[in-house]
Amino acid sequence: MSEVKVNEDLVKERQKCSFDVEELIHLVDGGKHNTLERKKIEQYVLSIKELKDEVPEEYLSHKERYENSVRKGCILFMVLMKGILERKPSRNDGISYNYKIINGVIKDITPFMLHFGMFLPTLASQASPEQQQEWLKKGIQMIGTYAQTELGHGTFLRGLETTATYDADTEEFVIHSPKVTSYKWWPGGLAQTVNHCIVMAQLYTKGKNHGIHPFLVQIRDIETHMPLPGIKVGDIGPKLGFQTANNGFLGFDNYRIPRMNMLMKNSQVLKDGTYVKAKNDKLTYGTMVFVRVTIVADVAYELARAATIAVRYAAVRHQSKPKPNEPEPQILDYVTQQHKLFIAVATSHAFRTVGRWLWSTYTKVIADMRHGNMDQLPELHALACCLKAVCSKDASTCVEQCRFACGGHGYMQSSNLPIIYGIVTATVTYEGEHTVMLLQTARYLVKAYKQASEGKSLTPTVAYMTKYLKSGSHYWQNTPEGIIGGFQAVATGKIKEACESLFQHVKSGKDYEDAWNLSSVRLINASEAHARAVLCEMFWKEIQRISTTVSPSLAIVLTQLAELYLNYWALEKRGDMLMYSTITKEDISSLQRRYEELLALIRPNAVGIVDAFDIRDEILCSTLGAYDGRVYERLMEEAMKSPLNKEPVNQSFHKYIKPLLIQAKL
Ligand SMILES: CCCCCCCC/C=C\CCCCCCCCC/C=C/C(=O)SCCNC(=O)CCNC(=O)[C@H](O)C(C)(C)COP(=O)(O)OP(=O)(O)OC[C@H]1O[C@@H](n2cnc3c(N)ncnc32)[C@H](O)[C@@H]1OP(=O)(O)O
Ligand SMILES: Cc1cc2nc3c(=O)[nH]c(=O)nc-3n(C[C@H](O)[C@H](O)[C@H](O)COP(=O)(O)OP(=O)(O)OC[C@H]3O[C@@H](n4cnc5c(N)ncnc54)[C@H](O)[C@@H]3O)c2cc1C
Repeated sequence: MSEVKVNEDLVKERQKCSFDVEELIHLVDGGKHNTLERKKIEQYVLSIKELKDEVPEEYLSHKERYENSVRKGCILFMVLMKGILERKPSRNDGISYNYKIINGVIKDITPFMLHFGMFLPTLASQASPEQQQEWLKKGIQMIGTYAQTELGHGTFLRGLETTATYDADTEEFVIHSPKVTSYKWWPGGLAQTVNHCIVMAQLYTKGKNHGIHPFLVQIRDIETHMPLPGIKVGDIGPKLGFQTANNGFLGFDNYRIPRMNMLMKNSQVLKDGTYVKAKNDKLTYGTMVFVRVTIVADVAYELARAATIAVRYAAVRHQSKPKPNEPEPQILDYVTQQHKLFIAVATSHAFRTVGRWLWSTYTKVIADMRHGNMDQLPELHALACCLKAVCSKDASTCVEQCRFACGGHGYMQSSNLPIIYGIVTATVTYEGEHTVMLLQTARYLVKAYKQASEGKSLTPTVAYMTKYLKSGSHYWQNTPEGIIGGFQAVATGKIKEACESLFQHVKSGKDYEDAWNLSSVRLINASEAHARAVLCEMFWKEIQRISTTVSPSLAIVLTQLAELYLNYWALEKRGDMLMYSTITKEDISSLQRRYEELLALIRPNAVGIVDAFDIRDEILCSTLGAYDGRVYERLMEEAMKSPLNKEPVNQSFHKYIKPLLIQAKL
């Protein structure tokens, strides 16, 4: 086979890289061992011929596209079952390349995502040991999803309308959807893929409501896959993205399930209908905390895909002639382009790093909870909510920025940036809508503020408040530590103001809920500021720690990325810094200069840094971002796959245009 020629610009970019790309690859993967494991899996899965598409997904109809994604999902399922990949998809470090291989198999979202992402984790965390044993026996016979959201309610879970009424005579629950707004709406895979669901429903026993609880419900026959009597299920139709996720609706007409199908690890219903309450009623919401935690590292990965595409393209693309006697420069040499792209690269590193820290915090708290200690759950919940909210939104903005940075070609489906955007922007809404998540964190911050005001000690992630409430302001220094202090001072100041507004409204006679609503813009700003303080501190600290363990040349690059991230956000939030610290106009000018220096320092390594995300072409799925940089050839090759290019004249000419032309002549 003849070697594919790599674009000359990319060759030059790679030659000038000042650090060992392989070393950064291992760091990104979380160790050399993980890199080797990932590569083995990729090599195996991506060489399965049946997983390659003859026609690009986007030319298929809604139905064909779904069927193709099931076909490929099942091949991958078989591979996993055979144990060829040695272990099941896992999410150690909050991100696992084992399951990210799915991006190389299906461009959009697999209809099996909810099976692995929420159905199995809910069974693992909320079914009793006996139930787990029983259901594990059924194993692969059960393909499931997580059916919580309804047409009428997604955010307000206490408002869900599906009922599960216990009938002690038959020892069954009767699951019912009383009206159209009670229909489940959104669950991935629900429409045509799954035969089971975790259904969140209002539990009634002995005539009393006990709030929402999880139930394992079979909705289709295992053999025929026909919907079972009493079940109405279907597809909700096309969306902005997630076209192959098979999101569905589901209604129940007095549908009966055995008593033991209520997930009984936390609360139980005894045979006679007696309700046994859980130690903590928020345990029912546990799977959501788990997914929110994993979203931080997940969006880091999607952002790495987008940044790889856009940076490589920017190295290949030449445009404009600022100097008449010189060739058109690479667009990557425009500082505005670097400004658009390097923050995307740095953000991916920040979210991966903080995502790993959040994951280890999560696993520690869960381990404590297994021993009956729930003390840290509120702090974990508050942290997961604001980080999920800010990381999903920032990642969406960065992906969109990467698309803008690719000009017109970024708008092509074949660039894959529109699909990646569809995947990332969904995370802003699902698993807890952005504003709603910020408001959850705000509840925690208000409590923390009250505690601090009473001189009580605070939990670690909000402890900074004590210092800044005492000092009133932050003495600015143009150093990473100074910037982090600035973010903490901003967060403290905003929390204080939001609380004062809230308390003032209450004092003036408003209900707490109305006072909350009136102060809610300040509350979400406070919550966002808190998340930024956590992100900056944790990213910087971790990069400093890592820098002592890697080669000096890599330490320099990592430090530059982390410093760029801090400077970028300090400049973005300069107004806040002016309000809550002693920063001066001169300090801001100096920050700006340092930011521009950092862009210039990162520039020679830009391609090397995205190469170190080590995302194979089959996983990038992009005409613009492939390793060899054959951008124009690939754009043309992909365009030629358009079914419209298969014939010189389309039949619509004879049917419609020609008669129109004839009419026009008359
Ligand atoms: C084919 C082979 C392929 C192989 C490869 C595999 C491929 C795939 C594998 C893996 C993929 C992995 C990817 C997984 C991704 C999953 C995709 C998910 C798609 C989307 C799913 C969904 O969206 S599911 C639905 C999510 N829904 C929500 O998030 C709803 C949001 N609403 C809420 O959470 C709550 O209602 C809300 C928090 C808003 C309020 O609740 P409420 O009951 O009203 O409580 P409230 O009175 O306000 O608060 C009381 C008290 O409790 C605290 N609290 C609230 N929630 C929690 C919690 N979760 N934990 C702890 N505490 C909580 C709250 O703060 C209050 O505290 P106090 O202030 O009173 O102290
Ligand atoms: C791609 C995708 C996949 C999904 N997959 C699943 C799934 O597999 N399973 C599942 O069960 N669900 C799923 N969902 C549903 C998802 O979890 C909900 O859409 C999400 O939780 C938001 O709820 P909502 O749609 O009711 O929005 P709403 O709550 O109606 O939000 C609408 C607006 O109202 C605002 N708002 C609502 N309440 C408040 C408040 N208290 N204070 C201030 N503002 C408020 C919000 O900020 C938002 O701007 C999915 C959704 C999407 C988009």
